[in-house]
Amino acid sequence: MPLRFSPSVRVTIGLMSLAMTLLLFMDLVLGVFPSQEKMQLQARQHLAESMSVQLATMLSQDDQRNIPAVVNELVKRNPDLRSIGVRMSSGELIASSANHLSSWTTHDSTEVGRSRFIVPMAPAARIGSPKDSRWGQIEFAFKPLDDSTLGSIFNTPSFKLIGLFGISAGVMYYIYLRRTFQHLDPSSAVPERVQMAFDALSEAVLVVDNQSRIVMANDTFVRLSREHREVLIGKDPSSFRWLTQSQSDEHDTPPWQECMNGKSAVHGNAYEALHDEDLRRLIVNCSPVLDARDAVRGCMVSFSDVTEIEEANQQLVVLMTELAHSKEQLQDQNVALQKLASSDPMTGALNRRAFFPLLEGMFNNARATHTPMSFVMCDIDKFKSINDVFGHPVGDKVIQKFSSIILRSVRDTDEVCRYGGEEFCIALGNTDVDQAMQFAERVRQTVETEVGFSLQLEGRPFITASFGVSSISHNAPSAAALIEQADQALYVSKNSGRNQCTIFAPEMAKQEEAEEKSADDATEERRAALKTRFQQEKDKLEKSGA
Ligand SMILES: Nc1nc2c(ncn2[C@@H]2O[C@H](COP(=O)(O)OP(=O)(O)OP(=O)(O)O)[C@@H](O)[C@H]2O)c(=O)[nH]1
Repeated sequence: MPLRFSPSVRVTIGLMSLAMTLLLFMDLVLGVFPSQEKMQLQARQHLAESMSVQLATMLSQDDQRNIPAVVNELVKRNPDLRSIGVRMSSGELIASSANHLSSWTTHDSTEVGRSRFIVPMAPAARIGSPKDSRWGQIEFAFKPLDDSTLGSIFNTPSFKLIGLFGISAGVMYYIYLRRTFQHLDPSSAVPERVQMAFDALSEAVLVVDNQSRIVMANDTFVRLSREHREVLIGKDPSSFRWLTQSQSDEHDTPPWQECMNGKSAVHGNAYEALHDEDLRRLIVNCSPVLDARDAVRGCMVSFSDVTEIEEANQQLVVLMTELAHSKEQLQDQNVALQKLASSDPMTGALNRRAFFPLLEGMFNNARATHTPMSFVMCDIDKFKSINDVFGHPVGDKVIQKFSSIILRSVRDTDEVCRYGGEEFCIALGNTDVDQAMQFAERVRQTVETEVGFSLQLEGRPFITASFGVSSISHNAPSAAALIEQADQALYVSKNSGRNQCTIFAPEMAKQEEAEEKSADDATEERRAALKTRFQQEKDKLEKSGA
């Protein structure tokens, strides 16, 4: 995990570096700090001169015997000093420390005044003598000065001084900045209680300033971002690579900017937060933060995680689709069931129970709307003999063929019913009596030409049907009366030789009544005759008995 510093530490390091750079620059240009080398050279110079005075004094006092001992003692006591040699002007080395010859042999003129010092000698007694004004010289060999290792640099007083200054300044900067940043740090501008309240929210919440920089991020947003809170503060939410607008809902302007531009809330923008494989779907809502003068100070942005809800919605859509599909299947099955319950399984025509309510509805509607309506009753001629000659299975086929001819001849608005064994009836909506007659005649002809032929039997049987037609124009008071009228017309067709169509006429009703009456009268006559005969027989028996 990368090391993160607080803003106070970061600014402190910056200021410290700046101050130390400034000091180094001043030292370089103005020489503020004393040079250690210079001081060291001055010290060597003084040492060489004071020793020279001491040795010259000894020479002038002809105390030459003690000089080697003094020289060795001086070298021993000064660790910086390597050797001392006392050389006469003739070049003769009259006294020296133990190692002087080896350390003085190479003559490097650049080292004179640095690691080599030569102090001329002139005994006090002879000072001022022009001929022999110089006895010789005292040679001092010091350790080399050019010790420029890193350790020696760190060891210089100027470096130590700058370092000390830098550290103490840094400590002071840090203490000062921490106090100052408590007021200037945008994140600490949000009162602690407010921050705590935001942290308690399950929604991710940001507060941005009017430059779209984050000044507050609650705990949920910090978790969502997978960043440190300090890293988030001061950034524009649009700069986060992990936070993007949903492709389905892309806008040029981020919603918080749009909210601040319009000074009004912006709701429902779709965003996505993607970390590795983890994709969260978010809905962004923004509310502007206005000051007392109605100027925009910032914006409060909330991110609602709707990932689970969307997944549940998708599952719901799938379930709803399946449910709708099941409903459709159920409806189809219901229709099929209803059809089974309302139709005759052998022919597909309606059964009586389903047909009568429909007929009543059509009848009432026609009467109410003053539109025509007709009814046809039809029956296969001599059907009993078909059964007798060809057998019942062939009879069934004849019924099926007869019904299929009727069903394919009607319109969707018409209703066909298997009224009895080989008897069918048809309710024709919006059809007057002439049109109904044309319809019946058309079906009759088709039956005549197709049914017998369809049986594919030898000696092609001639199969026909008879038709009776009624219409509400004949003032039937009810649907049942309409059926009765068609039945009377059918009766006429049957009695008139079959294979024909007959329209109901009011006389048919009278004729039937008359027939019924004559039938009743005949019965009454027979009953009276029988009664008379019975009485006669009875009288006969009484007489013979008497
Ligand atoms: N094969 C078969 N026969 C049936 C069916 N339903 C009724 N029948 C027979 O149809 C015959 C009807 O005959 P009837 O109504 O007496 O009269 P018909 O022979 O058609 O003569 P008309 O109607 O006077 O021309 C009866 O013999 C019934 O047994 C059925 O579903 N299949």
